[in-house]
Amino acid sequence: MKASLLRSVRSAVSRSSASNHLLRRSFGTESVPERKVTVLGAAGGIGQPLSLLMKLNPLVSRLALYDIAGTPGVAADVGHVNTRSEVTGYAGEEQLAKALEGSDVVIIPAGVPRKPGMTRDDLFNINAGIVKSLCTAIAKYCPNALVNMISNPVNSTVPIAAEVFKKAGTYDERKLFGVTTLDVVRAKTFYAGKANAPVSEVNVPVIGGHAGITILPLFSQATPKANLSDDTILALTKRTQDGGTEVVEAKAGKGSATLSMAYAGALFADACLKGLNGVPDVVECTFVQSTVTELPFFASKVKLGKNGVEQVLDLGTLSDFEKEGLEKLKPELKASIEKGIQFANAN
Ligand SMILES: NC(=O)c1ccc[n+]([C@@H]2O[C@H](COP(=O)([O-])OP(=O)(O)OC[C@H]3O[C@@H](n4cnc5c(N)ncnc54)[C@H](O)[C@@H]3O)[C@@H](O)[C@H]2O)c1
Ligand SMILES: O=C(O)C[C@H](O)C(=O)O
Repeated sequence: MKASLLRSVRSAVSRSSASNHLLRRSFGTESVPERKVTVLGAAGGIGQPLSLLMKLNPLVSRLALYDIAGTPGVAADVGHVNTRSEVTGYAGEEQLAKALEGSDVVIIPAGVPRKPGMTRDDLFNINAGIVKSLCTAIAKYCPNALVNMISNPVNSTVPIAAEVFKKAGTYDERKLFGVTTLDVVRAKTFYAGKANAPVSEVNVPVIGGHAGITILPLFSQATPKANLSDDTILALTKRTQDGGTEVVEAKAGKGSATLSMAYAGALFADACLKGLNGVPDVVECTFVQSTVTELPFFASKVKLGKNGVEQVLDLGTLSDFEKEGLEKLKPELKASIEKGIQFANAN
């Protein structure tokens, strides 16, 4: 390993130990909350780096890694990292119950990724069934867990999950999230470049859904403020909407975003854990049951708390360009939501 890479890994681990220490100080030595996190699809392109990042998170005490195959190896590997959580690998459907029992947060990156030329909706036929069966098990074995849905098409898989939970009598709209954090991560990165701002200080809300034009970054609300031309805003918006396709094409048939998604998934799960632990003012953009528009699910800023969603925040003031984008995205998002609901009820 190159010396510089080694240094940054060591520094991440030592930061993790330091935050363990801070955590004990802030919660008291005896009372660091025990939190179990389960990753479903843990042996995949997202699942593996996401499992590693969750292993680095000091808020996790038990990390359960589940996939249809390959998880014993991933769990043995990740389990050697000297951080707080105990890691267990589970492979095959007969071990799914154990992976889920007692879980506080379940992260789902299980399913097939896109290849060049495909839309996220082209994944529906395979991924809808995978999500449905995993959510049926969640309803049975950890009905109170917060569910972080990564599997695409998120605009449909979240409504599928909601219907499965409703049928099982376990649905709590505060506990189901479509993970749209990667759109925010991208919008921040691209905006920082154009605004010449330090990326660590940049904030950009992204609303709507997670596919093409349903992804609507609100650069008019971005901070720090920058005086960008309409053409630049248009280009930034398009690049954010097409960010997934940019990666799919660059990977040329070898899948879609995995590393940036693992990062984004780890950020969102961390926010959920902080909310559960009572940390105040945790706000992230995420695709949830919503009344901020006439659509039943919508991504916007959401305040996270001890029971999941504490408050879905309103959209704030939109520019004319964003208002137009919002109206344009609604029919596509509505159709994707309805497709998910119909699938869950017909199968
Ligand atoms: N929400 C987002 O922003 C976002 C970003 C990137 C990718 N994705 C989506 O995430 C999903 C996974 O992408 P990937 O690159 O990790 O794919 P991948 O093929 O590398 O990994 C998927 C994993 O899921 C596992 N799997 C399949 N069926 C399963 C089941 N029934 N139970 C448990 N595990 C199962 C596979 O064995 C595999 O290990 C795709 O649908 C992709 O489109 C979403
Ligand atoms: O683009 C994809 O298919 C994967 C993911 O949704 C992404 O935004 O990178």
